[in-house]
Formats: sequence, C-alpha cells, structure tokens
Amino acid sequence: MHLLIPAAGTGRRMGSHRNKLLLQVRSQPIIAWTLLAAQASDQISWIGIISQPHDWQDFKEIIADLQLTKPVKLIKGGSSRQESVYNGLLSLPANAEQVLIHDGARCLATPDLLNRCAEAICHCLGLIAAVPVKDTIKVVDENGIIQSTPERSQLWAAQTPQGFDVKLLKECHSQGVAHGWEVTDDAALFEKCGYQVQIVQGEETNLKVTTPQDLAIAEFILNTRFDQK
Ligand SMILES: Nc1ccn([C@@H]2O[C@H](COP(=O)(O)OP(=O)(O)OP(=O)(O)O)[C@@H](O)[C@H]2O)c(=O)n1
Ligand SMILES: C[C@](O)(CO)[C@H](O)COP(=O)(O)O
Repeated sequence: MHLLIPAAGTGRRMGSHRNKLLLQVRSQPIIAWTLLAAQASDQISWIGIISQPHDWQDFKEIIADLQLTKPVKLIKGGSSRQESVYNGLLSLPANAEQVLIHDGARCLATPDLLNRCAEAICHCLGLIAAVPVKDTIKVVDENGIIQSTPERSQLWAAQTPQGFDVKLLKECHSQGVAHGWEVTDDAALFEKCGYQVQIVQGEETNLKVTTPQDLAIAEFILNTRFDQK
C-alpha cells in the first residue's frame, strides 16, 4: 500500500516559527512518530512525504536517523493541504491503484490503524478513519447564535488515514480545482463527486497535533503507551 503523508503545513495554530512536525514529542520530532508507525505497518510498502523544499534537509536527516527500510519520496507541498495532497497524488508511482493519506500531524496513529485502513480500501473505493462524536455539536451563525443541533448519533469526527482509489481521487481533485472547491479533507471531494465513503473505526488517541495543548496531550499518550511496555 502506498502512503502519502501531508507534512507541508506552517503550524499557524501551534504558534511555531517552523513546521510544527519538526517539534519534539517524547524526544522525537512529530513526523518521526508518524514515520515509525508507517515503518511498523506491514501493509505500507511506500511512503511519500509531502513537504516544503525548505524543510527537506531536516526531513532527510530524520529519515536517515530512523533507518527506514521502505522507499521514501519527498514531494513538493502546496499552499493548502488540498493542494499538497493533489501534488502527492500526481507524484505517486504509476502502479499505485489505492492510496492512504495520513496527516503527518496525526503522529499517534498506530500501525494497526494503518493496517486496518489498508485492508479495508481493498473492499471499497473510499474510506476514512473516524470516531463517534462525544460532545453535542451545534451549528452556529456568525453572531454566535445556535442555528441547529444535529442528531449526535449520526455525527462522526473524521480522522486520517483516508483511503481511496487513486484514479477516482485524482479525478475528484481535478474537479475540485475546476469548481474552486475548498475542502479540509479528501473525503469531502469524493462526496461532492457522488462517491461513497466508508467509515473505518478510528482511534480515540489519534489526535491531530494542532495547538500547544495538543503537544502536552501527545506527550502523555506516548509516555503512557511506551512506559507500559
Ligand atoms: N499546505 C499544507 C497545509 C497542511 N498540510 C498538512 O496537513 C496536515 C493537517 O494540517 P494542519 O494540522 O492544519 O497543519 P498546519 O496547516 O501546519 O496547521 P495550521 O492550520 O495551524 O497552520 C498536517 O500534517 C500538515 O503538515 C500540508 O501538507 N500542506
Ligand atoms: C484531514 C483532517 O485531519 C480530518 O479531520 C482535518 O480535516 C485536517 O484539517 P487541517 O485544518 O488541515 O488540520
């Protein structure tokens, strides 16, 4: 299975002056934890890291330190996650028929989750890891007034990995460019094009490290995970 890792962000919400994936959690860069999970997944055979050229030297050093045994390609990122993923799709090896897309910022995903998504994409055209929402969600207008309360039992929080048929997802990204669609995950493009997306049970600990508070939570989860071993 081919894996694309969007890792070309700027970490605005983290307040970092550099790519937040270079920040350390439990003495390793965030991106290193994501790569270690990909290395440990017996389903992942190829890794594409979508990143900005100014980070390539740092990423090359991290990759060398991890001594990964799987092929790793650095792919130029874009100005949005959506554009970065499209660049990644266009840079896949010609033999890639399915792909998993997994945020570099989701460094706590386990090899088991990667494996389950890789196995599930062989039986559908599109999927996402997701977990049921625990909070009651409100739709709120620009004045801060609640407009509606969706039925919680139908609400899931999308995570990554997200998996897709490569040919179809390329078409959906092309449609997205043509129509000016701006989406925050790739499943939304699939949905807009009328394709079904299957839910795969995600992990409560599959946090997207976005804010400084998330760094502390990620450190706690990793310490709990590894100190127990
Ligand atoms: N132009 C971009 C923007 C984001 N990402 C990646 O998409 C994932 C999810 O994005 P997010 O958590 O929002 O990262 P940032 O965009 O860096 O964060 P912020 O929005 O706070 O700037 C991250 O692994 C990030 O590196 C990317 O590859 N290319
Ligand atoms: C793809 C994603 O992780 C699913 O929850 C999320 O949409 C990424 O959002 P971001 O603003 O690019 O971090």
